Amino acid sequence: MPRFAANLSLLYMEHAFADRFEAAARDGFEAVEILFPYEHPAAEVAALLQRHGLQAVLINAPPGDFAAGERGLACLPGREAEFRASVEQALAYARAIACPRVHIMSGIVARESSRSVLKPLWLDNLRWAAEAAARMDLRLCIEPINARDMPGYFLNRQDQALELLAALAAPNVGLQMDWYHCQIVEGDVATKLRRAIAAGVLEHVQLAGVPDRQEPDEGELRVDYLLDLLDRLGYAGHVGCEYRPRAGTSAGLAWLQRFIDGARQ
Ligand SMILES: O=C(O)[C@@H](O)C(=O)CO
Ligand SMILES: [Mg+2]
Repeated sequence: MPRFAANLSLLYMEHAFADRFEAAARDGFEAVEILFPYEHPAAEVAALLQRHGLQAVLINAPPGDFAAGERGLACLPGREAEFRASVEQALAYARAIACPRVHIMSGIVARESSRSVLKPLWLDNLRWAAEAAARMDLRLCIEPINARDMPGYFLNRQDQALELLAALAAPNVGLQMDWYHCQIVEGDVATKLRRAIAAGVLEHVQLAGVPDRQEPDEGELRVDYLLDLLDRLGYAGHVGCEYRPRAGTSAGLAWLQRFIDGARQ
């Protein structure tokens, strides 16, 4: 069975930030993701990870002005210097907490912007980021995100991501495939998963129930089928549990327990 990571920015929100690590470890997680950890000093997070025997497997680079609605800088014209600074901050943080990969968000784009203008900018920025990450032995990923949750986001579809990754051709940049977004935008998730693996770009997986982004034990997505398929396709990475629990994180983990128990047998 795949290895699971608790997303500490959505799970365990009933606990203070520092207490989420212990709660995740108590529930059997060995890995975590944190969306934007920057308000917490990296040394503190590294100590929490070590104390609770957890590995950080994913953080996001700072997204720009989050409160003002920004969700990444990679395709925002005129923001190249800020983009580079955000990547440098993320890489240093990832290094400090021994996290191997960083999600680089593309950004919300103006309705009138043309993809033919934004794509070269995105490629230039990602090329720079990939080289900076490679120098630190780190990896990057990009994630198609649905426009219901994030209107105007530059990258929505799996095929767009595969095309961008092929154009970029950077061996340390891959796809963060979030089944929740994939199902909302386009469906046919298993085929998209097979394509990503065949293209050699699957870097990280995330899941949630659809349509409500809650536990994946109800709704329109069969995660048990998809998790089994991941195994059959030889995926060795992590699956991030990135959902908003219906009523208490631990109380809602019955769906996961059988996978964790199965992996221990
Ligand atoms: O799916 C998501 O929302 C996250 O993985 C993310 O990085 C953007 O918020
Ligand atoms: Mg996600």
